Amino acid sequence: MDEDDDCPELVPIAGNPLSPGEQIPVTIITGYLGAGKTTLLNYILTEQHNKRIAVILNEFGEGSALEKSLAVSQAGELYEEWLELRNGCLCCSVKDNGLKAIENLMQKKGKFDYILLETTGLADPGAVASMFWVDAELGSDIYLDGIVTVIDAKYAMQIALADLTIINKTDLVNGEELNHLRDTVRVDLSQVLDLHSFDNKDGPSQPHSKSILTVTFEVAGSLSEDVLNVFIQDLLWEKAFKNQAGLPMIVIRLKGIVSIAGKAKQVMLQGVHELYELDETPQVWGEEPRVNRLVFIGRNLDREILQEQFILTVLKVGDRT
Ligand SMILES: Nc1nc2c(ncn2[C@@H]2O[C@H](COP(=O)(O)OP(=O)(O)OP(=O)(O)O)[C@@H](O)[C@H]2O)c(=O)[nH]1
Ligand SMILES: [Zn+2]
Repeated sequence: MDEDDDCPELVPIAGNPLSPGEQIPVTIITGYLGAGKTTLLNYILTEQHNKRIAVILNEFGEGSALEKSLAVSQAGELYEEWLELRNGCLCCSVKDNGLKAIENLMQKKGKFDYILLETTGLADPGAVASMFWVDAELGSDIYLDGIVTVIDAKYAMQIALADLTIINKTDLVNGEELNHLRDTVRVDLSQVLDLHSFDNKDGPSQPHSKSILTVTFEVAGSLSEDVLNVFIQDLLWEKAFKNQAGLPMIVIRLKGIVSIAGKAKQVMLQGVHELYELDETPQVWGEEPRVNRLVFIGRNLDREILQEQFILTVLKVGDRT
């Protein structure tokens, strides 16, 4: 038809371009630290049986290899393929790294029907979404299906740009608090329209990123569960640990794999603000010496001091046995 002359023609890209019907949808899952993004991902992965889903995680901080391995053991063998977007600071650098990861994924695209991209809890979803506009070549193989934002009902901190908002952890708040949050979310969603977030390649600025630090370390040995609880409660509840400037360490997010003395299986530590849980994983410790691996995200964190305190915890078990 003649009207079609006005439309720009699709130019075939090098390699094996997919036909339109083969475009792979991408859903971006956003939400603040510990809101429940990975929980949602795992739910989708276990519920979906007809689609082969690829998952891309963007973990925050330098210790990305460590966080990656934590996420792998958390998810078990659910992930068919593992790709990591390096460098946590999504707002400034995800575009390149994000494209690279997705391009790598595209080389194996026959294996996937769907891509889920979990952004780091500190990421700006506008910056991630904008890469679907700026890279025309990429846009021909995959398309942005939607942005889903998970909100922690107890610690709602960030209402991000979202096509769909999921209020999570409603079990942790009462009806009144939930209604208040619902009203807040409604108001904020009306305010995020027409922000033109995708116009700016760098995305909107990210005020939180600078003051929030990630600390990771590994310590060999096994812990008494009681002493570990004391360490965690001193840290999260009592704010008993201070950095060199004398400021109390504030932990927003805590993840770890720990070895509890006498337990054959690895234990997963998950913390969000002052809430934390210790759960046995299906993973059995092997022959090699047991190592506790921890990730802390928060303010005023000092790696050496935290590690020292943790080692004291480990040694207390050694004293007893
Ligand atoms: N009580 C309660 N806890 C939840 C719920 N959903 C998730 N959690 C817990 O919240 C913690 C964080 O969950 P994740 O899914 O790892 O959160 P995330 O957003 O992926 O975290 P980051 O990637 O570190 O930002 C875990 O301890 C979960 O078990 C919920 O509906 N209720
Ligand atoms: Zn996560």
